[in-house]
Amino acid sequence: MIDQNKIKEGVRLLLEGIGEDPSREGLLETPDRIARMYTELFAGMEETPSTHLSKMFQTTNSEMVLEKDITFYSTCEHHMLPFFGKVHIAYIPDGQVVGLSKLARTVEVYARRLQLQEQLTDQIAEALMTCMQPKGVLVMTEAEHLCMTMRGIKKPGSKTVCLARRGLFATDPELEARFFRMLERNV
Ligand SMILES: Nc1nc2c(ncn2[C@@H]2O[C@H](COP(=O)(O)OP(=O)(O)OP(=O)(O)O)[C@@H](O)[C@H]2O)c(=O)[nH]1
Ligand SMILES: [Zn+2]
Repeated sequence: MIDQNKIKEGVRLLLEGIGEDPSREGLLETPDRIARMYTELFAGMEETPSTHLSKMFQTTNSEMVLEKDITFYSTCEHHMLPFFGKVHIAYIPDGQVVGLSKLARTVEVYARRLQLQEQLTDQIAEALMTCMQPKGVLVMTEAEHLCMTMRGIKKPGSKTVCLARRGLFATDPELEARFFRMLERNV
């Protein structure tokens, strides 16, 4: 459970730490706002993907399904700064498919936590494999990390790309190549 009182207490300490006065007018409501914001940004900690992936629809189509350009915002666990970008999800159905929105909902469950991009990518793939039992899953994430751009090494525009391959996508290079062709062709 998210403890809003602890967050507020922590934010007051942070403000004091940077030499601010938490009791000045402009900052009075800031701890409360941040507590509400963190409750939203970390809502995924209280969710599981199976809630969204339990309803399936039967299909005779056994071709790859690609849901591309799913926007996500997550928070890096090292600096607690945002990283954000796109997720592309492909899977090969084994007689059943999920509602398209449920793929994006699965992304949200894992993005709304403190994360590493590699782990986020893996967790989405793993959840889809476990809950949907398709023949294969490929998840690709492309993201910009504010900890790389607004601080530290300061490299604006740099992107991190991660992949997670499961089932047929891990064993069939032709299938993986088809994923990249479908992605590039804006199909
Ligand atoms: N692998 C991985 N690294 C990440 C991710 N987000 C941030 N990082 C990196 O985490 C590392 C933390 O390195 P540290 O040396 O412990 O911390 P730091 O001194 O703040 O590092 P700098 O960013 O180099 O200033 C940095 O290299 C970040 O670029 C992520 O999603 N995946
Ligand atoms: Zn970071």
